[in-house]
Amino acid sequence: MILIRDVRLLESNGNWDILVEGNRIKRIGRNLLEKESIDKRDVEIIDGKNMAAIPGLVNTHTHIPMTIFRGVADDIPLMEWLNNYIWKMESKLNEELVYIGTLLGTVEMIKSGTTTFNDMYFHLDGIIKGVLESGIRAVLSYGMIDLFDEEKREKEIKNCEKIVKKIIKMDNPRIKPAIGPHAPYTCSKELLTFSHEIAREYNIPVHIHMNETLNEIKIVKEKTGMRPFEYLNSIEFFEGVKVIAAHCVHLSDREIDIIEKKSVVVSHNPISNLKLGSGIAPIPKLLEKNILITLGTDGCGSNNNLNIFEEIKISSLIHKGISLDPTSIPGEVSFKFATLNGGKALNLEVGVLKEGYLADIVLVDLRKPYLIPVENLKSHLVYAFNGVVDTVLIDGNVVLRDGKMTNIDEYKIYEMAEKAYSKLVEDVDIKRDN
Ligand SMILES: C[C@H]1O[C@@H](n2cnc3c(O)ncnc32)[C@H](O)[C@@H]1O
Ligand SMILES: [Zn+2]
Repeated sequence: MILIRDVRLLESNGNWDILVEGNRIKRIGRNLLEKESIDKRDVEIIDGKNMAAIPGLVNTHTHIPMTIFRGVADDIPLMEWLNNYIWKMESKLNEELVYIGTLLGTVEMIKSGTTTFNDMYFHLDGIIKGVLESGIRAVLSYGMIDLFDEEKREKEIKNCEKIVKKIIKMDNPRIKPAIGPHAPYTCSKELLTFSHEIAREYNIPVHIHMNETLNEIKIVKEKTGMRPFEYLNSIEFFEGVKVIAAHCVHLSDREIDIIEKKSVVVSHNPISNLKLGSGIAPIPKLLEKNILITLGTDGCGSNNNLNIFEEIKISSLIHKGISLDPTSIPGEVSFKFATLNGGKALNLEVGVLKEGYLADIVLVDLRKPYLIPVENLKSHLVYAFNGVVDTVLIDGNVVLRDGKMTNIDEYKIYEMAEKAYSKLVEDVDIKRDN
């Protein structure tokens, strides 16, 4: 058992105790040591004085191993970025490099308060190994791209089936499977149909890139005569499955109706969309229709970090800026995107501190200049905080304490990642500025 004592909570005044038993929050109350008649020898006590406890954040769209591509190809548009840099480098990846990139990404996420991420990538055995070692929670999908080629499709289908079965068999509470067709402009109709069928069969979510750029919408329209959401709707892609659609930057009113009617979850990735010059998703319009909005960083190749606190802040700010309306997306709303809504999107009991929910808890040290005066803490977490957290529990385990990883040697990971990067750029003929 773990007892966090005298901690501040966002929704209530004063100091509270949180009792964790196994991987769940057992009780939230006052003076729990006495009230629950706990023997001090049975409990690890964490002093929560001058700390705030918040739910672990949820990142609903990322490609975690791309941490080792950080800063490689800045300031170019999506298609050039993918075709001339990223896919070239990805062709040189293997399980070991992906494992190293994953470890680096998990350290970065945990240190900035993210406890769950929804990922789409390749060499999933490397990702699983990194997730198991770091202690983070993940929903993992194998990213399928067939570029309309039958031979490639067969391979992708086999890889996908293998990994779904492996994750289900592992039966680990921290790792769940999802299905990851990359996008309608890179996947054939057959591959999209397969994705829908397997997701339905196993009752797991689909994770897909949608409507990120104007260019890809043009490609889909030329191929199918329809806009991407209309096309997927016409092949019944949304029937009976939960679809998490990353980006959703350029949407027609008809597409917004489909998103609403089919209860598609939107993963808003404002920083990646701004950096690649893709555009700004119409989030206020989607909120009017009660569409579930969550937040993602995308990979470190296009962000260039995994700090969801930055997405919380930016998602509040940009929509005020473009609508000339400071009441658009209040801070409390964007904070919910990354907590409550993330948990709902992934069907996980995370994103709220509540008795019976999974014990994914983040402690923020309040003795920081940018959090004083502490009175308006909810506002600070959105508009003032840099994301550097003190302590993190995931699935009832302390994975970060006093800002330090408890179960892995982070400095060894930094060294391994430097070496992995050097090897990659040596192997790949890419343009480097320095
Ligand atoms: C899984 C594949 O997806 C690629 N990827 C990473 N970021 C993006 C993005 O913003 N749009 C489209 N595709 C993306 C990644 O490099 C893998 O190839
Ligand atoms: Zn992406």
